[in-house]
Formats: sequence, C-alpha cells, structure tokens
Amino acid sequence: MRFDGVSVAIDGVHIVHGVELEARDGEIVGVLGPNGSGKSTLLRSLYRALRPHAGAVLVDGDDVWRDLSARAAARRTAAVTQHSAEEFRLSVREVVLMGRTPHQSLLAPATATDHRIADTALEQVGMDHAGHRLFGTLSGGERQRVVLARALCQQSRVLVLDEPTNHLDIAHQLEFLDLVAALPTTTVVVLHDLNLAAAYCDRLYLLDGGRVVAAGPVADVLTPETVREVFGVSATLGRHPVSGAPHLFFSRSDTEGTPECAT
Ligand SMILES: Nc1ncnc2c1ncn2[C@@H]1O[C@H](COP(=O)(O)OP(=O)(O)OP(=O)(O)O)[C@@H](O)[C@H]1O
Repeated sequence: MRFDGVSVAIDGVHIVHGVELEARDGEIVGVLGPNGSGKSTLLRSLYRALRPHAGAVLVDGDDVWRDLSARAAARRTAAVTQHSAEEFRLSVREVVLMGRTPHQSLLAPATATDHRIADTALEQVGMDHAGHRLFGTLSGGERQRVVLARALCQQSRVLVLDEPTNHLDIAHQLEFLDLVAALPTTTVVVLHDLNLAAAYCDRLYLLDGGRVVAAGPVADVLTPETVREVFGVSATLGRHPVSGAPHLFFSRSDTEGTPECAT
C-alpha cells in the first residue's frame, strides 16, 4: 500500500500534510510521532474513515477513495482501532462476525463459511473459548485479541493497527505483536513504545506536525537526534542484548547528564 502525497483536513484544519509512505507486501511498517502529530488521522484515510483532500491512498494499485466502493475497500484493508460503545453489548462471536460484513450480501445472515472463518480467527488469537461471552465483560487484553480476530475475518491484504498495545500488560503486548508478526498481511501500525516499534517493525515513519520528518530502517529513524528533535527527550542508543535490535535508553529528565545512580 502507498500514501501518495496525502493531505487530510478536519473541519477546515489541515492536520496531515503531503505524506508519502509505502508498506511493501508482508512488511510491518511503524508510524510514530508525538501526541497530536496526525498518526490516527493519516491512518483513518487508509481505512476510509476520513477522505483526504489531496493525494491518493493506494492499495494494490487502486485508489481506495476513487476506485473502490466502501465494501471493496474493506475487503482490502482491515483496522484495529479503539472500541465503540455499541460493541460492548454484543457477544464476542457477533463482534468477530462483523468482520465478514464486506464479504456478505446486504442484510444476509452469516453463512456456515462465515462462522467457520470466525472460529478460525478466534482460535488464532486464543479466544475460541469465549465466543458466547459479552464483549463488554472481557478484559482490555481479551477485547484487543477479539478485535484482531474480527480484522482477521475480513481476510484483507492490509491490516491497520492504531495503538493496538494500549492498555495491555507487557506479556500481552508481546503476545499481540508476535501474533501480528506471524501474519502474512502487510501491516501499518501506530505505536507509542519506540522500543516495541524497533523490535517488531521492518521500517518506520516518524511524523511531526502532520509531516513525515524521518523514514526508513529502524536504525535510521530512531536516532538520539531525531528523538530529541521530535519528542524533546534525551535518549541513548544501544542494542538489545539478545536480539541485537536498536534499543533506546531514556533517562529521567532530572538525571540528564549525571552519572549512573549509586546504589
Ligand atoms: N475531529 C477532530 N476535530 C478537530 N481536531 C481534530 C479531530 N481529530 C483530530 N484532531 C486534531 O488533529 C491533530 C492530530 O490528531 P491525531 O489523533 O491524528 O494525532 P495522533 O498523532 O494520532 O495523536 P495521539 O498520539 O495523541 O493519539 C490533533 O491536534 C487533534 O486534536
């Protein structure tokens, strides 16, 4: 998929400015940036929630706004975003089956195939025991896995994840991203944890003020210089001792420049 000079405005306010971003087949691409830098707004234009006023969002060469219907676009791109209140009153199975909507005829009930696909998706995320539960009674981590199952049911080529590890404990963060990393889909993910992004993403795009200010392999984007410039914090770059991936070490702002604390 590709953002080709995409600009997005909300209520006349320009939020995303001329973004160029590419995710190649099977890649996990991270979109990073401070609060309010336009990450969610950009991704909303990919899953057809917000129409760009300039540029094109291309999936498999088709402009998702000009060349595809909403249903056809939903067969290409699935999104995991924050949960809406209405989902809380549905059963887990009903929530997961919502992912089949772009494949069903209008108002037709779910078919045996739809149920089989939902079962497989629930199994994939380890929630097959919970199909009968009310979505609203699940823990935050369980809900996140169910919403991923719904996205898997959409059988799309592209998966959009907007802060999918929010509210998850460290075990569930790793479990969720391991699951995503094992999928064959092209994934575009917003993450606030820069080290999780370094561990799981093939390439990164860093946004600031709605513009891409750095892009490329993890080591090119997550430098102490860019982190200081964009987030305004000091970081030391090292390597993860096991994986060897770039790893940023942050200091408390009141210990900046001081030697290691004595114990
Ligand atoms: N519906 C809206 N009306 C007005 N302004 C909006 C609306 N949605 C977003 N914005 C503004 O657009 C800017 C970018 O918001 P966006 O949610 O895309 O940022 P983000 O990078 O995803 O932020 P965060 O990391 O805090 O989730 C913010 O200043 C936000 O207040």
